[in-house]
Amino acid sequence: MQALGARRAFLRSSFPCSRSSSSWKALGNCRAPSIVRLGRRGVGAIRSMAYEDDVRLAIKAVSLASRLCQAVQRKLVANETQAKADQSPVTVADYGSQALVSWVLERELPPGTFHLIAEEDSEDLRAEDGSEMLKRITQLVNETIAADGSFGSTVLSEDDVLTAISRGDSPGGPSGRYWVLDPIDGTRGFVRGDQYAVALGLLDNGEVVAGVLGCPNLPLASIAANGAASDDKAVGCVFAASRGAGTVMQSMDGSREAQRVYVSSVDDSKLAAFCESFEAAHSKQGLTANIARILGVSAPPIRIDSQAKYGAMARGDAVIYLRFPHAGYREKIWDHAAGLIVITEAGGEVFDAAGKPLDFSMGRFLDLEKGIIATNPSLRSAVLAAVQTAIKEEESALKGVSPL
Ligand SMILES: Nc1ncnc2c1ncn2[C@@H]1O[C@H](COP(=O)(O)O)[C@@H](O)[C@H]1OP(=O)(O)O
Ligand SMILES: [Mg+2]
Ligand SMILES: [Mg+2]
Ligand SMILES: [Mg+2]
Repeated sequence: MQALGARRAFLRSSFPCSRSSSSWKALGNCRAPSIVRLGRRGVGAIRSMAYEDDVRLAIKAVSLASRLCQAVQRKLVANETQAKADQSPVTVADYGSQALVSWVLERELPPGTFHLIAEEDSEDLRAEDGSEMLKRITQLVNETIAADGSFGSTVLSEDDVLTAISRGDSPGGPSGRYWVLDPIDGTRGFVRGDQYAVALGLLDNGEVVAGVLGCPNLPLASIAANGAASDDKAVGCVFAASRGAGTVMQSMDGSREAQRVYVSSVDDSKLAAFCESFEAAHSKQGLTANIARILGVSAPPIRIDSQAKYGAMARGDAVIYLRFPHAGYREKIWDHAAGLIVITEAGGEVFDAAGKPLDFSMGRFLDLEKGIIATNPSLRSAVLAAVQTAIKEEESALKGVSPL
C-alpha cells in the first residue's frame, strides 16, 4: 500500500501538467485555454481543492476503463454478452471496467479508505460456466494495464479480478465516503455500437461531491437539436466535476484542451430541446412527448443512451433531460451520481417529479417520486409544472377519467 506522497507522485505521472496547479487547468492538459475560468473563489475554491486528487484519480481510472471498453466494442462477439437475472445485458467489458476502476482506486487511495458501490457482482463469474468469461476479462484487464504503461509490470490473476469486482458491494448510506461506479452505463447502447458511459462518482456523507463521466463515443462537437451533423467528427469526451469547482470537458485522447462547460441559458421553453433515453423500455417516451407538447417544445427529442446525456446537457446540447422509467423499476445511485454533479456544477438543476433533490444517502437505490428531470434554473418551474400536469393526465387516462 502506498504512502500519500507516493500516491501524489503517481497522480502527477498520470497527469504530467498537474505539477504546480491546484486548478481544473491541471486535468490532463498542459495548455489550458482562456475559456477555462475558475470563477469561484474563497470557500468554493477551498472546497474544490478538497477533491482535486480524487478527481484526478477518477479521471485516470475512468480513462483506463474506457480504453478497455473501446477495445471490446470494436470487436464485440456474442459470447461476450450475458443476460443478468433481470434480463439486462452484461458483457466482459462491464466486468473488466469495474475490475480496473476498483483495482486502480484501491491501489491509489490511502489504506482502509476505499469503499465502492458498483453495479456488477462476481457471482456469475465464480460459477462453473463463468470461467471462460473470467479468463477473457482477466486478459482484457491485463492488456489494458500493460498498454497504459504506468503500473510497471503488474499482472492481475483471475482471483485479483474477482476480488476487485466484488469490492463494489458496499451498502452505502448517510455517512462516510463511497465511490459509486457504473462500469458501463447504457450496456444496450454499448452492444448496439452506440453511446455508453463509464460513470464514477464520489459520495461524502450522502452527497455527491465529485464525478467523472467517460463517454468514448460522444462527439466532441455539440449535438445539434435539429439533427444536423457537424464537420467535426472527433469522438470521445471526459466530463469531470467537483463541488464548487465547475464542470470541465476534455477529449478522451488528450488531443484537445480541457474547457469549462455550462448548461444552456435558454429561458423560453419553446426553444428548449430535450434529451431522453434511446431505449423506449427505459423511459416513457409517450409521457415525455406530452411534457414537450405542454412546454411548446418543437424540436424532436435527442435520444442518447446512458449518462452521456448528462454530459451533452452540461455543455448545452439539450436544455431539458427527462427520464420516466416504467412502473416497478427502481433507480440505482450509480446511474445518476456522476451525471448529477456534472450537470449541477455546469449550472443546472436535477430533481424528481415532486421537485425534490435526489437523495444519495439511502444506500444503493434512489427513492424518488416518479422520474428524474434536469434543466437550467430559468426553466425549472415551467418544466416541473409541465411534468406534473402530464403525469396527472397520464393517471387520469389510466383510470379512464378526465383530468379536469
Ligand atoms: N428496464 C429499465 N428501465 C430503466 N432503466 C433501465 C432498465 N434496464 C436497465 N436500465 C438502466 O438504464 C440506464 C440506461 O439509461 P438510458 O435509458 O438513459 O440509456 C442504464 O443505467 C441501464 O442500466 P445499465 O447500466 O445496465 O445499462
Ligand atoms: Mg447493467
Ligand atoms: Mg446504468
Ligand atoms: Mg451498467
